[in-house]
Amino acid sequence: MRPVEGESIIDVRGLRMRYGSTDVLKGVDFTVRSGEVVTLLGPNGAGKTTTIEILEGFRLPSDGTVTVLGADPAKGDEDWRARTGVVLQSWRDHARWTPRKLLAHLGRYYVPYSTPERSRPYGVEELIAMVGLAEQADQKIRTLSGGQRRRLDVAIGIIGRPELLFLDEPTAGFDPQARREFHELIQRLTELEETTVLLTTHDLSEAEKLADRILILAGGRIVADGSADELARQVAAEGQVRWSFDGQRHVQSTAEPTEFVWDLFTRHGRKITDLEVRRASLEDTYLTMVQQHESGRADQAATAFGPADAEAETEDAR
Ligand SMILES: Nc1ncnc2c1ncn2[C@@H]1O[C@H](COP(=O)(O)OP(=O)(O)OP(=O)(O)O)[C@@H](O)[C@H]1O
Repeated sequence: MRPVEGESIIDVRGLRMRYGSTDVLKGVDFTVRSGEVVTLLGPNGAGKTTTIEILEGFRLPSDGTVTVLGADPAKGDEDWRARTGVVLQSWRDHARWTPRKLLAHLGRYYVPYSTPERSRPYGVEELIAMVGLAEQADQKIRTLSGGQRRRLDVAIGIIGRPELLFLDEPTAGFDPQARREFHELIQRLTELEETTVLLTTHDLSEAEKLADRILILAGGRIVADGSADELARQVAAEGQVRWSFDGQRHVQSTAEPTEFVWDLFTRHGRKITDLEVRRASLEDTYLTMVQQHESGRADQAATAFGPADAEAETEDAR
């Protein structure tokens, strides 16, 4: 059965992962719904790749329940695999092949999984144009630049027209132009193809631009879950108002910036100049959270920024 809009596509409950004696994931819970673009953010070593590899079925968790497209990824069959697309950190094989030949070759595996609603695979020419590799289509893969190589990785990930696409740091090494083109590609995939996307990134502006929802992974748990705006509002219930009056600069933090500004103008009218109202950016939110985590106050971060049940998870994980 194909997913309908808003249906849960990924469901993760109490996910734990231990490497040797180190607990990397200590009880991760989240859901991704059909059609959403969700970003997993977190400092180096937080366990983003581990999480994504468990969801892809490449790694077995130590504990917890994971459901992806209605199945346990560890037991996903060929049909399940054909419905998911994976963009790994880099495709290292087939250096002597060309993008056109490799995509045609890989595409053939998806022919048996074509359905009336979702014809598989993508046409090679359409895909090459979509990822911007037309000029390099017949070049040996080993001669591609880092950015071109990454575009090929993305093309390989979506050749089977997946319903769910996993991308692990997809734009690492992209120049600004390639990054913008990649963002447009993801937007096209989600709008036209209704592809659900889970990606990891270190780039906050990328998360803000692409993601419907951001999950912040730190201290082995999801410590924040919401849109970029929601997260910023959670960290800064207060806004900052800055203005000049009689040649002097003033700053005031307030929970009601609109009311404060209204009052300011009522009292001083046009003598108020250079007015600015500032809310915390996603970067402020993220850095505050990571600082709390790194100074050993991860539980506090989970309580302050997390989903409603974060406190319960925290108790459970102790
Ligand atoms: N196979 C493994 N055996 C032992 N430890 C591992 C293994 N894979 C990952 N780790 C450790 O688990 C932790 C999480 O790694 P992971 O790659 O999932 O983090 P990440 O959030 O993706 O990091 P980065 O942002 O640096 O890519 C790290 O401390 C890493 O060293």
